[in-house]
Amino acid sequence: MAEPPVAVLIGMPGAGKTRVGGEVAQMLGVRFTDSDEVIEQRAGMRITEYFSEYGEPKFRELESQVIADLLRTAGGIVSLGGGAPMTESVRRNLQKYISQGGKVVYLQADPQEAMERARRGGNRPMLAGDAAARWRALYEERDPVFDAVANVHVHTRGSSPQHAARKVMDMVMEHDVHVTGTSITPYDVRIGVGTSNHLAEVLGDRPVRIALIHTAPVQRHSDRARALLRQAGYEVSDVLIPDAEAGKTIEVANGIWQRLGNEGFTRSDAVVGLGGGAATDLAGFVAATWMRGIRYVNCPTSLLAMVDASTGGKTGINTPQGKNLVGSFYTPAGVLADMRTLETLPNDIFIEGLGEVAKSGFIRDPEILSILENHAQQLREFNGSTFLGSPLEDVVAELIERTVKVKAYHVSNDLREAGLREFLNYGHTLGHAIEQIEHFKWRHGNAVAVGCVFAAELSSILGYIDQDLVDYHRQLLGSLGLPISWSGGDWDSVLALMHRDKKARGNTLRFVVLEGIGHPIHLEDPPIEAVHEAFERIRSAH
Ligand SMILES: NC(=O)c1ccc[n+]([C@@H]2O[C@H](COP(=O)([O-])OP(=O)(O)OC[C@H]3O[C@@H](n4cnc5c(N)ncnc54)[C@H](O)[C@@H]3O)[C@@H](O)[C@H]2O)c1
Ligand SMILES: O=C(O)C(=O)C[C@@H](O)[C@H](O)[C@H](O)COP(=O)(O)O
Repeated sequence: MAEPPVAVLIGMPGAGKTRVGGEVAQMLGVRFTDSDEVIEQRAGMRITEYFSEYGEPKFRELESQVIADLLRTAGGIVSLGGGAPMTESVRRNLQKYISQGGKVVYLQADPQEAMERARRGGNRPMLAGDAAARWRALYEERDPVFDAVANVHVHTRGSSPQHAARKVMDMVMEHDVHVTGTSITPYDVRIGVGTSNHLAEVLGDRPVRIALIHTAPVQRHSDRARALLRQAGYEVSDVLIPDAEAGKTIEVANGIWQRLGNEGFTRSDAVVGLGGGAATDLAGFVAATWMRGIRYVNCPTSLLAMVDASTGGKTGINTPQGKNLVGSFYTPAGVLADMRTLETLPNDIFIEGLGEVAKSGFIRDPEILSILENHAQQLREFNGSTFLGSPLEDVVAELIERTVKVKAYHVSNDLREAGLREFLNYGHTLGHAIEQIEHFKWRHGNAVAVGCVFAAELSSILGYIDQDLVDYHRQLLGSLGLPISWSGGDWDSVLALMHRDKKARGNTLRFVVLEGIGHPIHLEDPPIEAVHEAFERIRSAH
């Protein structure tokens, strides 16, 4: 079937486009096309012959036509001749291809290695004469153009073709979600294997010092991040915080403020938050408050943090009175959801994350619910050590991307939660109360799952949805291994905590309920008997 390529490789002569492109195609099980070969087929002669017979302008014309066709129909992986992107019409077509979701990969080889390979390769009319000098001159001219044309940059210095191909494949398979909107400096959530390699690129060259805030269970991933940051020339302060909710306190934040002060962190320095949602919430809060706000990048390592906590700029800490009661809306410069970190994620914490994934399906994207239904058993059996490269990897990547898109939609349109964004709080009014009463022994996503059943019951009691949809909540969440009932606490304590929820106004309770899948609504001041009845219904599995 004629379709655009999965990716197009560009680069200097000798960069390894054909070799690496072929490897990538093989790994992905797709076709590989070398534009130079197609040109030779169409011309019926070797490129060197065409050059000497018709000259460069005619060759570039033919090349441009061939590439225009390949960008519409080639599918798979396409590699372009070294000089192709220097032609304006080729650049225009590559831009169009990118705007339609295409990936143009600039294969950035070590100049010395590429020059040697190009010299040995032959059939390169542009290198006629003193090949090394010609190559260097071409490099000066082409490198800035290639750099600007490509939307994916892969450095291959010292890499074997297989290793370079793996790098290209990871970057090509990356899913990016762009977050933008009024009062948001746009940023990307980059989802895939190896996305933490973008750390330095996202942090930029202004910061001198980076506070790398992380917890102990993700030490292996923070070690890697620290190495990447040091390689990029930053001074890294390693900030280990207490794990999970114990890290989201004013005492922990204060300890970090003191360190930042002692270590001379200025406004141009930055924070990297690496870990589960608790670590990224705390890191964002520190970044938001230090000198009234410095740059920060989140590297979520739990499913829940990838799909929800790391994106959207809700930063904060807990107080003895309730969850997330202190914080700010403060947007990250980027989010790098590196799926490689899921290798170490325990099964129960993965499943907890599915609570927020399902929530996003209920409020906006029914396809999420279908994917969860169709893969419930594999998801429930998630095992980090066998996850990468398994069929589940693609399923999870799609769930992350879809859930982040749901989040991005609400955040982009209502950063400060004036109304629309509150829909992301479906299931949270009771969920946060459960977490608090259980002293955070109940994990957030689990509490949200029960909270969603409660909100569905409330919707049904008030006549917004049928009991069938409530049953569907129980059946789907239960099939994923999430809890659907809670028998701790008592009604009075729960009611008091729900009054402290951030959606409440004055003495009035407010909830998010459903009118149907994908149709959340605000519920203001519902009859207290209905709320109590919904509460009673989640006390035992119905
Ligand atoms: N800011 C937001 O918009 C937002 C959204 C949703 C949730 N949250 C917050 O996020 C927190 C919940 O996040 P969570 O579920 O990630 O919990 P968490 O941060 O407590 O992490 C759960 C546990 O998993 C560990 N962990 C994380 N990644 C790991 C990995 N790759 N390998 C091994 N261990 C790993 C953590 O260290 C921790 O022990 C709550 O505080 C919640 O309020 C915030
Ligand atoms: O981003 C939002 O907005 C959300 O409500 C997302 C929730 O899933 C998340 O748990 C958030 O931390 C809850 O925020 P809160 O304002 O209710 O504390």
